[in-house]
Amino acid sequence: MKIAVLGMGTVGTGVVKVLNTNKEKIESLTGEEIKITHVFAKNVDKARDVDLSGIEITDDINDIYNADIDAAIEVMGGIDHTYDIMMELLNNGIHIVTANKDLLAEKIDDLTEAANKNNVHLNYEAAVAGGVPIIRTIENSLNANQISEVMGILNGTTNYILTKMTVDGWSYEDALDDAKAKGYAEADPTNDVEGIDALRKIVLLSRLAFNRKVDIKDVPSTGISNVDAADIQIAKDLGYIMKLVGISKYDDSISASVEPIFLKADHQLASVNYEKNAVYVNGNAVGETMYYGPGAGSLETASAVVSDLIHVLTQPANGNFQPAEDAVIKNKAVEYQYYLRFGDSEADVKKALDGKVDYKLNTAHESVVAVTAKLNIDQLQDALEGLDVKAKYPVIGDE
Ligand SMILES: NC(=O)C1=CN([C@@H]2O[C@H](COP(=O)(O)OP(=O)(O)OC[C@H]3O[C@@H](n4cnc5c(N)ncnc54)[C@H](OP(=O)(O)O)[C@@H]3O)[C@@H](O)[C@H]2O)C=CC1
Ligand SMILES: N[C@@H](CC=O)C(=O)O
Repeated sequence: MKIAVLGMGTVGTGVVKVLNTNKEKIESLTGEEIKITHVFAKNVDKARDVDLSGIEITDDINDIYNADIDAAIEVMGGIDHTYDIMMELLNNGIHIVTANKDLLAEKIDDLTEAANKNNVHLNYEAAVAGGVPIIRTIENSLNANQISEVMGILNGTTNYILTKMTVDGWSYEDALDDAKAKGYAEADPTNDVEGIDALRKIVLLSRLAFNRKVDIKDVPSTGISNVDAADIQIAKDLGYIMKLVGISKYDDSISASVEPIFLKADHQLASVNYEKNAVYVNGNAVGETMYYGPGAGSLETASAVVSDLIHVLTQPANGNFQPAEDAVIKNKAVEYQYYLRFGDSEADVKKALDGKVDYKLNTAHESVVAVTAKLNIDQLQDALEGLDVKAKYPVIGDE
């Protein structure tokens, strides 16, 4: 099989390394040689971390369109321009393997329609949780279940930052710089730290798990850029660990969100550290299941990309998953306990909350802190009226 690799950065170089290192194993599975004939990149003269001799490196996409290839691996990122490229390739009967959750979260239904029309694969295992095999697990291995919940730590960069701050006492800025240097963060890490990357992943997981087309604009997300180190420390003192968590539940409608959450320290997700990701899936036959592994990184992500390529060679392209119905997203009724940190005095907090909500007060820290009983968002807003709330996070795993 002849392939083009679009993008030769962290993931692209990992793909070349995996294909070279595991060549014999891969050929024994596929029964044929996988040959990279073309690489598409921005800067054709850039020194790369891998040997690309014998491969045509081009910055002209027409060279890819005119190439005699069977499949393209898209690991360049980007949305609009990359969408046009993928559509052109799919419509030319080229299989696509992609790690591009930014594009998929917006356009997966259009791309799938084009792939199915042209009877080619559109595979994207690497787009959610990097090296963790979760896409085909939900799509195939759990397809006998009605899935009621998907929940996970879905971004390696933010989990790396929060772990460095919680466990190693690093500053936010130092931890982010380190995540960038290690290749976990996106070229522009804004989407990582603002929760957008995790949002895109929970959208893709919800679509698969609940068999619904999910509009990303319907799912709220909050990142970690405004997290105060004081709350991470108080969380530890109270027996919680702060994690950026994507949650999606199905019960007639879908409730879904991404936000920093205080997890009880013995919660399964609380011990998922550094760049590792984990996804919890609850199905009505299998019950609770959990998938853990590297959420980012060169070889780690390439593991999923190359697996998708092997899938192209060993499985028929007989229809990529396409949900029939649109999702209805409703978050109003969701109830959580809440951690609250106030700028007010103990007396003022008590005056406002007493009689309205059940809560436990903690005055051992510089600020007054409370953990409430379960509340929905309207009840919470009502209880907090007039108070100076410095921090507010859902709490999971307390009951
Ligand atoms: N890094 C990770 O751990 C993970 C990344 N992903 C996804 O994989 C994709 C690639 O990520 P990553 O490898 O980290 O990104 P990098 O920034 O390391 O690499 C991007 C590559 O794409 C090329 N490229 C970018 N824009 C263009 C363009 N307009 N035209 C031609 N070439 C272009 C760049 O060329 P040049 O080198 O010449 O500048 C570079 O080689 C992204 O979609 C990302 O979200 C998914 C899971 C994990
Ligand atoms: N920037 C992403 C890379 C993988 O999707 C992350 O940090 O998880």
